Amino acid sequence: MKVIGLRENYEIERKPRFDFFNLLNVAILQVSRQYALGIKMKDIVRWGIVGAGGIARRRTIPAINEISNASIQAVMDTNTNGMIDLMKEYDIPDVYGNIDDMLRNADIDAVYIASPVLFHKEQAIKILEAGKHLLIEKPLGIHASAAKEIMECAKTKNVCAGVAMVMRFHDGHQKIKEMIGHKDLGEIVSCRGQLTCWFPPMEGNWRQNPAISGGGALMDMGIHCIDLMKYLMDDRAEKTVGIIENKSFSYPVEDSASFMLKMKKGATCYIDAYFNIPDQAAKCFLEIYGTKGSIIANGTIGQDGCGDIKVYIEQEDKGYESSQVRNKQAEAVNMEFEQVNMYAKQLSEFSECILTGKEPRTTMEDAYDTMKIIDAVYESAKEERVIYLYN
Ligand SMILES: NC(=O)C1=CN([C@@H]2O[C@H](COP(=O)(O)OP(=O)(O)OC[C@H]3O[C@@H](n4cnc5c(N)ncnc54)[C@H](OP(=O)(O)O)[C@@H]3O)[C@@H](O)[C@H]2O)C=CC1
Ligand SMILES: O=C1CO[C@H](CO)[C@@H](O)[C@@H]1O
Repeated sequence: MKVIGLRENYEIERKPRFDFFNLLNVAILQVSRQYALGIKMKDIVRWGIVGAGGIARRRTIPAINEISNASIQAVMDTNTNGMIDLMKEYDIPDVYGNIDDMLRNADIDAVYIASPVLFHKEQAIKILEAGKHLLIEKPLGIHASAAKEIMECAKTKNVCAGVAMVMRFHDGHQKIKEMIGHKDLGEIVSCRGQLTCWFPPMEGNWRQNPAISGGGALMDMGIHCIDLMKYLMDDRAEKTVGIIENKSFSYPVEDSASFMLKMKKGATCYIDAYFNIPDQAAKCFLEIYGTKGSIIANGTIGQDGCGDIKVYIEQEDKGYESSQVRNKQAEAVNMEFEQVNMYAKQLSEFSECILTGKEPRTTMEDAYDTMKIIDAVYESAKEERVIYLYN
């Protein structure tokens, strides 16, 4: 185990970087793990993790551990709590308290950033400059301008660079996207999406500090809905109008964000992102309405790959019905989908992109475009007007 540059000392034997037996141990461990999986060394992407906190520990590190084309070479975090247990639990060879040290490790092929948003730009650029592949958590940058700098830097490097927009990996969302693409719902006219949680004031929490998070419910949660709608409809927003407020909590980021997006292909999207709805009361609905039918998904926008999806397709064109009787609605068909580990699918696919040269599912350009929408929603709310995105 290599433990380099941590703030505190742990009861762990510190070994020099080039300790032969240590290296041999690590190599034997790696090779035996890869053989156990029936995979050749070159088919494995060796990941470094920056920011081994909430999402990395809960989802991404366990996800990498369960996929066959990736392994974890190192973690880097400025917070050392529980780091040694993490290394032991997941058999992680190296741990760092400083990104520069980590990037000197030639055994790392790719880095996943899951640090607070303010640090994304500087860390991403360092990783790209070091010639490592990069997968970065949402939001790409604290503002669109920071996201643009990361995107521009990535363009100049011969590496695979993409953004972790995990809702794209929900199997049900994938099936909805296919139905929309096949025009099963006709032309999409309206789409609603909601992602909420209960997030009361917490002393020192970075999400509640705009200088570190860049914003509240919109930056943190609304971003998933924006990205998902763009992805499902293969579309982009041309204008937006929004309301950003603190309805319940007085911290300096918004607890409530409601906004509309007018999409280029014609659909209007309505999005709610709230920090003040109790988790048990949250439904996180996704509703898509087209000229031939609709899809109502309950609880699919979340971290678990679950929920239920109902599809309503109008079987025949009945013409205009002045009575507007709605008791003979199209029958609901439950959409069958697999409850997959979206984080594992995301990491596995991204590792595959690195190994094969395929384009990642969410490109830097796409994530930058989403950041421009977010900036525009904030601007719209502040100036109380519609903001046009491309003129
Ligand atoms: N796709 C998804 O489902 C989710 C994505 N995310 C995204 O992941 C990122 C991290 O969020 P989350 O895991 O919840 O945050 P956490 O605060 O839980 O974890 C972040 C970790 O990074 C550490 N850290 C702080 N500063 C730095 C630094 N400069 N360099 C390296 N590590 C640092 C923190 O230490 P300390 O505790 O001392 O601050 C903490 O251990 C965000 O971009 C967030 O939007 C988050 C949740 C879900
Ligand atoms: O991306 C995210 C998904 O959901 C979480 C809450 O449930 C957020 O806080 C997070 O940043």
